[in-house]
Amino acid sequence: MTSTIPAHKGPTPAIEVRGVSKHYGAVHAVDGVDLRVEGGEIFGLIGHNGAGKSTLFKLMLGLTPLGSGEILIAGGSVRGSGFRATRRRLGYLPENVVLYDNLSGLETLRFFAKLKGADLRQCAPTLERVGLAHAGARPLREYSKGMRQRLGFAQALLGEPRVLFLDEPTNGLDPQAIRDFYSVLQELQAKGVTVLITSHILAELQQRVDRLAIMAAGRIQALGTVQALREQQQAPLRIELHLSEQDVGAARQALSLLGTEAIVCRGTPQGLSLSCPREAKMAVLGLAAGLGSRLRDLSLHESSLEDVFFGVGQPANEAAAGGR
Ligand SMILES: Nc1ncnc2c1ncn2[C@@H]1O[C@H](COP(=O)(O)OP(=O)(O)OP(=O)(O)O)[C@@H](O)[C@H]1O
Repeated sequence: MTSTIPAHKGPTPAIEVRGVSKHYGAVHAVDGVDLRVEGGEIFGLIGHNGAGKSTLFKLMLGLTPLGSGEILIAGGSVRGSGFRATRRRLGYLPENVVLYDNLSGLETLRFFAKLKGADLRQCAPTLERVGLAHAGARPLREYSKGMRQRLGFAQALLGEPRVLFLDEPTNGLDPQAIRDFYSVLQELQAKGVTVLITSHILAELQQRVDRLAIMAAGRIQALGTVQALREQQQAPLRIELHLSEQDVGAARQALSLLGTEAIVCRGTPQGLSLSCPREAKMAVLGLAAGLGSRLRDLSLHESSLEDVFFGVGQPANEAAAGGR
């Protein structure tokens, strides 16, 4: 079967979401979302519990009927009659994948392959790809949480999907398994596969997504690369100055002469830690250069995705995100 989904960035995006809403009674699970994901992107979707991430995934997969708006996958509507064929080339790992304890790992993959119309010969290599070749004959009741999660990922890989939807795929995975998981994603990306991924582990996504969207209360609150989001948020930089104890006072004084109250300065065992607005960066670096050999070392740190996430202004809880 030939893919209907383009492998690389082109005029037709892998996914296009136009003005989509889905309400459950008073709960606006998804509320006027517009989004475009290009072919071959690894795209992160983050947000608090109940923000609407899983609902948006299900709408994109055609598993939940749209309330309003339109979603196109490879240019074809999820409402269209041709979407059944497109869905065969989509992979989905739900947040809670349902598995049958009495089946073995290999039997489970065969079951999913049949459902999807995928080649059964893919099952054994796919098990190997997720590091479960050794456990293929064991019943799932003997699988650990991480093994079940790997198996869930394996079923999403069946049928050589061109777009993968992974809802909290690294839940329960150990650090090595998380690394292995992302290296599989990179291999897929190199082949032009588009990946959408949700996770609450923001440090993990930070280095691994091309772009991401922050959702809250069913809406996209911010969208872009991690660096673009930092800039949009005007997230401060952290600058560490390593100084001897007797030079800390002089450095503090020099900093106060910059006349930027927004620079927050804190003593550390190594010297000083500054929280510095982006626009003051060059002035601080100039000042640091002026300290000459008194400055033993300097390091500059961008704010984390977690800082950016909290900067976007999240509702305190699901209740805040729900009915309006
Ligand atoms: N079938 C449903 N019926 C009623 N309400 C629903 C249904 N599915 C989702 N919701 C509600 O829609 C909102 C968004 O839920 P969703 O599962 O999309 O959030 P999420 O961002 O994936 O959350 P989490 O991070 O906890 O997985 C929540 O308020 C949820 O209770």
